[in-house]
Amino acid sequence: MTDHYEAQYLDLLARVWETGDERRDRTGVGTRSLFGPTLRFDLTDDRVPLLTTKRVAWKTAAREMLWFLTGDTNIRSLVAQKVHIWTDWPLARYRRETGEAIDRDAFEARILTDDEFAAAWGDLGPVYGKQWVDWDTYEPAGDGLYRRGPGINQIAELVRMIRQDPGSRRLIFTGWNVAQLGGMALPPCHMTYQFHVAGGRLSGMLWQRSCDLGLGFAFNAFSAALLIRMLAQQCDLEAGELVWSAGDAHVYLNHAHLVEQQLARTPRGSPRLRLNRRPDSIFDYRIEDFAIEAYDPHPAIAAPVAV
Ligand SMILES: Nc1nc(=O)c2c([nH]1)NC[C@@H]1CN(c3ccc(C(=O)N[C@@H](CCC(=O)O)C(=O)O)cc3)CN21
Ligand SMILES: O=c1ccn([C@H]2C[C@H](O)[C@@H](COP(=O)(O)O)O2)c(=O)[nH]1
Repeated sequence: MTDHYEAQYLDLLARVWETGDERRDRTGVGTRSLFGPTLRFDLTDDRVPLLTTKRVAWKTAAREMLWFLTGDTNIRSLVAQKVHIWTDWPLARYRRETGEAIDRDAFEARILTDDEFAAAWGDLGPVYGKQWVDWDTYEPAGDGLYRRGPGINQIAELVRMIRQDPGSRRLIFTGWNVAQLGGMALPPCHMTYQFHVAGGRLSGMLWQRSCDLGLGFAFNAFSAALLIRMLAQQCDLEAGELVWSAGDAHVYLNHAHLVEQQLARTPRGSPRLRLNRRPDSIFDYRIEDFAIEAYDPHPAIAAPVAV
């Protein structure tokens, strides 16, 4: 293997495929699984951990990240931007609860055109965005009663803390709101982020409890790097490193072709992520603010997503 940044990922993919514990999983598809890997990616000089052994739809991942930051949990605004990666879960719920065999395109069309339908069937519950920028609080209202308090914006708080107290060991946000897991379409996978400032550089660690190495990883690593870059820019820091750690890192059994093809390819080039503008706040980024240069990946590889 070369010393290309992607070699770590390919080594992990091979290791999981060759030595992972084969088991049935929640989706019924089956996986091979390994516990607790850590990968590190250099983010200096605009480096970004975009996979090159398949083309990654990085704008889709970036749009998803911007959607998280708005606090929105309904797929409607994603679908309006032609982002389809979250559609399968509301679609499965709709089919299950109504017995109607609607196809995916028709479901998305209804989400876009019918306000009531979108409100009833497009929401994923209190997933990432809700927890990141509007974590529910409750305050005593006398007689043992509680009323809703103001929501906590963990991201705004994080920016404030990085600026005011960069040496803090509490630069953390999390989507793992135990009391609300039951209402979520899926409990958060990329669940906890911690940050560290040293030598004018902001590094970030992502703890991902569960990782689909064939599909999710490419998105999760890119998005985490993007978030670190945005936070660094807002805090007048450079970006340092992304440390990615997973709990259950797995490959789905129906991704054999993807593993075989990616391992047969040689990583190439060193793409760069440019931020074209410095928005007024972490919540004001737009998709046009991001550009990827020098990205010359191998062709995309289609793979089914386990629902
Ligand atoms: N099994 C599973 N894997 C995941 O990665 C995953 C979930 N479930 N559930 C929630 C979200 C949704 N995510 C997804 C879902 C689909 C793709 C996907 O199909 N990606 C394709 C096409 C992307 C596109 O161009 O739209 C890919 O080739 O990367 C990626 C991430 C990540 N998460
Ligand atoms: O950002 C994400 C979101 C989801 N995944 C994957 C990891 C698993 O394969 C499924 C979630 O299933 P659980 O049974 O809840 O673990 O989705 C991902 O890799 N990245």
